[in-house]
Amino acid sequence: MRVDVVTIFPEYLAPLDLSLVGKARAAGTLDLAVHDLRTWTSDVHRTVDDSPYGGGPGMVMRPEPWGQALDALAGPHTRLVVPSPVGAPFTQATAHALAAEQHLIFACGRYEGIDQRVLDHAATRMPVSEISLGDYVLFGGEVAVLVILEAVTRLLPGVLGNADSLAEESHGPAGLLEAPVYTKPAQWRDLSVPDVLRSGDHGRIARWRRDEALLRTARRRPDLLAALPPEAFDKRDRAT
Ligand SMILES: COC(=O)c1cc2cc(CO)sc2[nH]1
Repeated sequence: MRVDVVTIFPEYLAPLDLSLVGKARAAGTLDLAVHDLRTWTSDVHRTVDDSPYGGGPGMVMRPEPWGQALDALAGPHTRLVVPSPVGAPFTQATAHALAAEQHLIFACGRYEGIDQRVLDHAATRMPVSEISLGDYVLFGGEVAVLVILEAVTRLLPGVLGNADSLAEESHGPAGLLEAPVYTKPAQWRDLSVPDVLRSGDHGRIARWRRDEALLRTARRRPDLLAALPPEAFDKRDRAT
């Protein structure tokens, strides 16, 4: 997958060189480039913002640099992703959909946002997704891009050492929160590990984990339960 990120703060995206995303880039699974929007300015001050039509506080990002950036970077299989407080909620399903794309361009807004005509014009030549991480405000889109890119990259083939972890994780295929996890020592302070997990009985362990996942989801995220198919509550053993 090819990813281009356009921002006026390229250094904000430096964490993408670390850890899994860094490994994915090194493995060639993810071909990532970060661009400074000012590359596409032509005035001596490299201006990217101006005062808002209609008045109001702050500044708006000018359309010309964005238009030239997208002219330079977009191709026949590009989806434009714009993190935004007015976007559609980002979910694991969104992450899977983005992971299936050939080419993503992330546009990082700053100030009061990007001139709307940038998105409207882009939509005439490529799919555009405005994505919100939640109902809160950030200074810009860069942090949201780090979150979205991590969620997408870990779904790319070969990135996760053990693909099984995708099956049982929260918001995974089962649609549940994952069960609690434990490791050595068996006794820690006055707390012990549930006996079933040390029983070696894999059928019992799988049932315990599914039951714990259901209980946890019911207690913390009953909204997720409503979306589950009836078989999710089936007490019979699964072919695990
Ligand atoms: C000028 O501000 C932005 O471009 C901006 C992008 C995003 C994404 C958020 C989380 O959904 S809050 C926010 N603000």
